[in-house]
Amino acid sequence: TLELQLTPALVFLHSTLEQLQEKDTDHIFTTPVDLKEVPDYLEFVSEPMDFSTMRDKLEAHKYSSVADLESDFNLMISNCLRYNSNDTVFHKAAMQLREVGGAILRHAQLQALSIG
Ligand SMILES: CCOC(=O)c1ccc2c(c1)NC(=O)[C@@H](C)N2
Repeated sequence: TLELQLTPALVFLHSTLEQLQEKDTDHIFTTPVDLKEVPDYLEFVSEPMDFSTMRDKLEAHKYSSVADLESDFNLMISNCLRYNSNDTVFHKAAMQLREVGGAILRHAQLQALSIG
């Protein structure tokens, strides 16, 4: 099997990603937006992002810091705020997740500094 090389840094980033995904209680960010269901999505969003893609990137060692994780998280949120109008469940969920996720990321950043 492909053993995921779990260094302490990867374990820490994985735990941070899990904490973020836990807050997506409606599971609207679990997988990529289905382009068959949302055919005009790429007219508004140039780089789609979702939690399953972030998980794959983490396991491919594409993230080396909390900041790397944070930029894909922010991309995912801003895509949602751009595509969905303000009065939608998606837009409101993204605003909420941005706030809660931001606190999780700030705490993770502080922890990363202190453990070196
Ligand atoms: C089965 C239909 O699913 C959707 O239309 C849909 C499903 C999930 C979505 C989404 C649309 N739009 C979004 O912006 C992101 C956040 N999530």
